[in-house]
Parts: sequence; structure tokens; C-alpha cells
Amino acid sequence: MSTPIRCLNYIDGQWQPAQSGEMLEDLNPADRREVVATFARSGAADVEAAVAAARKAYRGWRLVSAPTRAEIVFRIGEILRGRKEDLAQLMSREMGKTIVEARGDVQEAIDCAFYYAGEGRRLFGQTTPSEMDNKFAMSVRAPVGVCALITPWNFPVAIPCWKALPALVCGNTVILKPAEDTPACATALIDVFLEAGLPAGVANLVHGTGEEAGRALVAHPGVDLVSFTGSSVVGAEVASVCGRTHKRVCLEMGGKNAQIVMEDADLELALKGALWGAFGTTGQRCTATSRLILHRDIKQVFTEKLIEQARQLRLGPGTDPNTEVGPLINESQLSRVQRYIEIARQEGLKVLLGGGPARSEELAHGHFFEPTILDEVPPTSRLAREEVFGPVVVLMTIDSFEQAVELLNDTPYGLSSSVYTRDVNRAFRAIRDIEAGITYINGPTTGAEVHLPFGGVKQTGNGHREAGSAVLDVFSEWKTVYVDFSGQLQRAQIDNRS
Ligand SMILES: NC(=O)C1=CN([C@@H]2O[C@H](COP(=O)(O)OP(=O)(O)OC[C@H]3O[C@@H](n4cnc5c(N)ncnc54)[C@H](OP(=O)(O)O)[C@@H]3O)[C@@H](O)[C@H]2O)C=CC1
Ligand SMILES: O=C(O)CCC(=O)C(=O)O
Repeated sequence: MSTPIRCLNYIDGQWQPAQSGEMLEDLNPADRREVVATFARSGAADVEAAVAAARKAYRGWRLVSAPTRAEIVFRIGEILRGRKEDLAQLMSREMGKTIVEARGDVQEAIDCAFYYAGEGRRLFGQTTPSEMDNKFAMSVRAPVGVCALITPWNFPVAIPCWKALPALVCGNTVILKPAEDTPACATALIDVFLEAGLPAGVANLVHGTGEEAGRALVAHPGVDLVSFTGSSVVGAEVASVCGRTHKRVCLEMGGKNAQIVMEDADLELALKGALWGAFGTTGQRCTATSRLILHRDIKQVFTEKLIEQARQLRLGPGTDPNTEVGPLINESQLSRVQRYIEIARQEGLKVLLGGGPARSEELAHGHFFEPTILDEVPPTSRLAREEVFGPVVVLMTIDSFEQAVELLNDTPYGLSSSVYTRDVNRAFRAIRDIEAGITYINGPTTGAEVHLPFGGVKQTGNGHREAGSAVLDVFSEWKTVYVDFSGQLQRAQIDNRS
């Protein structure tokens, strides 16, 4: 086993330990005997230093032209591309996702860098005719200020990039508080940022726990905006603190995503979608398929095939190229998934496959859980309503398309959704009637692309979107500008055309 990576904070252009001097351990989820990294246990004093650095750097960074800021973001993309394999290997070891999925995660960050590098030459505002003679009217984007970025472990490179890169192009400075389960990926990412040429204080990194570093950051009066991705419980707390302290806040939280399979669907395609949507990344995606809504006519054949294919999925460490399903991230996530299976049993649900931790000897030191399928789950079941965030999918039966959409919408969340059908009319009705931020037709609930808005309705978010040009509305303020070149004050200028 190799020496643990030492992950320090990066504040004002300097790598530095937490002021407490304490370090915490980050374990390999596939083999918890291995300490992958140690990381700084930061607290309020470290947050204070990071905010001061980010505030100071903001004065200069906001004045750097947007295309110049974007050129640095472009270089971030190039460096990430050169380090893709190293980063993917590190991620697979630290977070547990399969190496193929880890490469996809880094690729998403690369795509993101190139996309937002382009935005630096757009950042379009509007010009409109004025109501007055000799007057020019327009709107421009201005940066927000110091942005706190609080991120989860499931996409440890892509999600920090989704937030940091558009924030930087818009002229903000950032402080990243990554998940305590993936400090090494965050450290490697910040290494890329500084190598690309970001000035000191523009991007800062504060490791530590959510309760200590995260809370201090959200509450700090020197932070102007919090962009948070994580659980709904923590998101609600972040939102209420931001409400009380008048901060802009953008939340991306959980999902209870469903895939509908109608009787006219291409069943082989729908099966592949269900298999990878539910069990890919061990179900630890906010877009994972956790409900399968199946038309009664195909239910039995579809279920039999799904069980057969899911049973054959190879569990193992993500770094093994033969692995198809990696471990859960940590002990508490393993207990959480187990608790949900107990609830399922108490509710009398039928476990068709899996339902427990992996039994094989060689997986005994990791947090492996068998792909699990639960049958005939009523919409009132906790398994049908709450996010498990593991390799667990529930099956539901419907007799009509209308019933399917109603069932799909019957959830407190609204992130991703999918419909398999060959009927174009149904497809368009689904697009219109499904209450979710993302709808796939004949594709699984996962696989978002960076150039379109990402996020959800209801308890999944708070009305904002990440990715695409939509996220520019999170990381910039609109400034409306009137230029009067009449050379005189007209009454109508003040009172409009009254
Ligand atoms: N909609 C979306 O785009 C996505 C949503 N998610 C959701 O995230 C959840 C899994 O991620 P998980 O990391 O466990 O979620 P958490 O909400 O526990 O943590 C997310 C981040 O917030 C930090 N944090 C925890 N408590 C606080 C606090 N009180 N104040 C400030 N920061 C805090 C965490 O730190 P620490 O690591 O120390 O706990 C971590 O960095 C799932 O529910 C999933 O659906 C995940 C990915 C994408
Ligand atoms: O696969 C996707 O759609 C992106 C998923 C994602 O970003 C997430 O689960 O956090």
C-alpha cells in the first residue's frame, strides 16, 4: 500500500495545514485498511483566512477581461486532458467508481472547461432600444463576489468544475470545500488550477468536515454566494443560513428518478438503460434510476431479464478494469442502504435480488452491496419516496401511459426521468407532463451533458440550474445600464414618458 497523500489547504496561493494542525483520514472504500489520504481538519480560522484571501483577490480578478480569465480556464481543460488517466486512477481508488466511470467524470470536467472557456468571449448581455431620444439602453453581467462551493463525493472532479469554472469566467473568486471522502481528488484539481496560472487567492481550497469547515463557510459574512450540491437535509440547512445572512444560494440536491417502460418499447434497449441507470456508479448518482415503472404487458419478461443481467454484474474495486459495480463510498452509506432494506422487509416488500452486503471473501474489507431489486412497491412506501443513494431499484406496475406519468410525478423530488416508448405522441406528452428538470426519451436517467442546464424541480433544487449558459445566471448579477447622450436633463427621463 502506498504512503497516504497529504492534502493541505490552499489559501492565498500557499499550501498550508489547518491552523489546528490536525489531519483526518480518508479510506479506500474498496479496502478500508488502506488510508488513501490525510487531509487538513479546517475550522473557522481557516475559513476566515480563505475568505480574506478571496476578497482581496476579487478586487483584481473582476477587472481581468473575461476572455483572459477564460484563457486560463481553457488551460485548465488542456492540463486536465493531459492528466486524465492519472486523475481517473486516483478517483477510482479514492471514491470507488469504476475506472471507466472515473474517466467519464474527468472528461466531464474537461468538456466543462472548454465550454466555459468559450463563454468568456460571449457572456452576452442585451441591448434594447431606449424609450428616449439620444439614450442607449443595455444590460451587462457583473460578478457576484466571493463564492463558496460545497461539493459531494460522487463526482469529485466534475462537480467542483461545474461550479468553479463558470464562477471564475464570470469574474468571481472561489473557495472550494470538497467532501471529506474525496480530498485527494480536490487537491489534484487545485494543482491543475494553479498550474494553469490562476493568481493567488482566486481559487482557494479548504478541507475538513461539513459540520466544521462547511458550516463556517456558509455562515461567513464575507461570502456572497453559496453553491451547494449534496443531500436535501444539508441543503435545507444551507438555504436557511443563507436566507438569514442574505446570501445568494444555489442548491442541487437529491432525486428519486424513474424510468417508464411502455409495452411498445424496445425492451433490450430499456433493459440496458435500467441496468446502468440503477446500478451504474453503484446507484450513487443523483440522477440514478431508483424506480422502474413497468407496463403490465411486459413486466414479467422485463423483470426476469433484469434479474438475470443484474445478477451477473461483477462487483469489485473500481481500479480493476473488469469491475462493473464498485463499492459504496463509506461505512455510513453502507449502513444507510442496509437500513432501507430492513425498512423494505418491515413493509413486506418482496426482495427479488440482492438485499445485503456482498458476501465474497475478497470483498470483505470494502463497502460492497449487492445490486438489489424490490418488487410491487406501492407509491406510499418509503422505498418509493426516499432517496437511498445505493444500488437499489424498486419495481412498480402500470396499465396506461397516463397512470405511468402520474406515478412518476408522485415524488417530492424532480431531477431526472426517462420514458421508453416507440410512440412519438407519448414521447412528446411525457416531455410536456413530467415534473422533472431532465427528461430522456429512450435513454437512461443518467448521462447529462455540460452544455445544457442541469438541475431539478420540487425538493431537488431551488429554481437554479448548473451547467449550460443557465449557470451564468447563478454566478453573475445583471447590471442595467442607460447611457444618455442628449446632454440635457429631460423631465421625461426621470418620469419615463408620463
Ligand atoms: N442534484 C445533484 O446535482 C446532486 C445531488 N447529490 C446528493 O448528495 C447526496 C450525497 O452526497 P453527500 O456528500 O453525502 O451529501 P451531504 O449533503 O452530506 O454533503 C455534501 C457536502 O456538504 C458538506 N456538508 C455537510 N454538512 C454541512 C453543513 N452543515 N454545512 C455546510 N456543508 C455541509 C459535506 O461535507 P462532508 O463531506 O464533510 O460531510 C459535503 O462537502 C445525495 O443525497 C445526492 O442525491 C449528489 C450529487 C449531485
Ligand atoms: O449522470 C449524470 O446525469 C450526471 C450525474 C451527476 O452529476 C450526479 O449524479 O451528481
